[in-house]
Amino acid sequence: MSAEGEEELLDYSDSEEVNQQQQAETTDPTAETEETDKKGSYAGIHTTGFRDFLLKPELLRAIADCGFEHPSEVQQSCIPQSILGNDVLCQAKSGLGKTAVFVLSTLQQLDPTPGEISTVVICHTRELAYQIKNEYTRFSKYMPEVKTEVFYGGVSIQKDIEVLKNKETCPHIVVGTPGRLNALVRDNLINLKHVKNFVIDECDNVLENINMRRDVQEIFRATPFQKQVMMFSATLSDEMKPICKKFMKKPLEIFVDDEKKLTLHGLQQYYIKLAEDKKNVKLAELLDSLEFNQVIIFVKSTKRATALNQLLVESNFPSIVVHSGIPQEERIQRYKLFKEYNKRICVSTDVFGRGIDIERINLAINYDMPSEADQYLHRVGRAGRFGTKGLAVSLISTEKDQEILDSIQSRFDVKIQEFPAEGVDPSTYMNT
Ligand SMILES: Nc1ncnc2c1ncn2[C@@H]1O[C@H](COP(=O)(O)OP(=O)(O)OP(=O)(O)O)[C@@H](O)[C@H]1O
Repeated sequence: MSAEGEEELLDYSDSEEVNQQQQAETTDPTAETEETDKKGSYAGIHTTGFRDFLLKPELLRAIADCGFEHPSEVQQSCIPQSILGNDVLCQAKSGLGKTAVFVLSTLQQLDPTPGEISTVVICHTRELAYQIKNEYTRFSKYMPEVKTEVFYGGVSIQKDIEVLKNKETCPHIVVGTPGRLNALVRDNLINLKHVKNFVIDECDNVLENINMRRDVQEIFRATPFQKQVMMFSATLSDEMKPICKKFMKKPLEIFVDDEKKLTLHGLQQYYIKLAEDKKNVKLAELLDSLEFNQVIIFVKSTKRATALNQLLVESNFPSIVVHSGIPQEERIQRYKLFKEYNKRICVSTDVFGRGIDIERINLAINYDMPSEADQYLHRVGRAGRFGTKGLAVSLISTEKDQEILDSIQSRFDVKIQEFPAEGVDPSTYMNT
């Protein structure tokens, strides 16, 4: 592992703070049938069924309860290897089921022993950690002895300590953000000596940030040498791949070799050029004229998020706001409120820019453009989950915005059209 001393230290408290300022996925050669899933167009030409992975019956039942009919391409490519305990470094399009790869394969391998943590999953934001914990709960529904806990900063550590020190409550699976997990490691409050699987979701983001990487390294060092390491992201630059691989032994490598294949085809993408001071009027117009189930509106700072949300609420839009300045418990409450469809509009910084999976979001608006092309891909991937349809609209007001827009179009081979004066036919982006 590399020494970190000489690298520049960034200010870190989870993710947004930082972000502010397939070898094509291979299909299983043994596949037999040609199918399409009712949810979207993700499926490869040839697909196998979950049964072919020889998963535990408890898992197969939970998968059926979740309504998963066929494994997506990334699931077909990774699950057969990951359930055997092999290391995996996987890049696959947004929203096509990377989470289930590691959740299912770690649960498949789990032989729960009271008081022993077997799996550690690290991700970059607290809400994503919370979401992943819920995925474990969903898939371990028929494995009542399995315990999963989530640990993240911004809330009292005392509760975590109580849970961990009691053999009866100590989880087998730990999901968390790097800062809090490392705090527990540093003070010997968590025993990771029995860990068999070590997972990093959104790995490029986690390892790019020097403080998060340092935390991850400390956590990693507290685990046994012999273990499975798996890492996932929709974006994985050539610079990040070797950094990820330093944690791994001969991983199965699934990369989208051609960035152009990262574009979500069910997602229509448009831009609107306008002056900064016209953004509010335009946004209100879009929210009034476009049909949507739920919309996520991205802005570049917490201050702008608060101000924009206030404006929307004053104009009677059912809006909430999420950013790092909000107390953590409230942040999770708002995540739940939005996920459970109690609010239809969410104004967010990049804290919800990656990984967050809310099925009904079919409109993503970049009120402020992100500062880099990769982040655009993650943000707009919040709409059009799992091959469903969606719409993304970006407001372009500066030269820098235009540069980002140009780089997105050339790198990902996507034509982002000017938003049509007559609007967009809802039937082309609303899922029926
Ligand atoms: N085989 C499947 N059949 C049906 N739905 C699925 C299947 N696999 C995953 N899903 C659903 O697809 C959605 C997206 O999955 P997930 O959040 O794991 O995507 P992801 O690849 O991690 O995306 P991102 O890169 O944006 O984080 C989730 O709601 C998940 O429940």
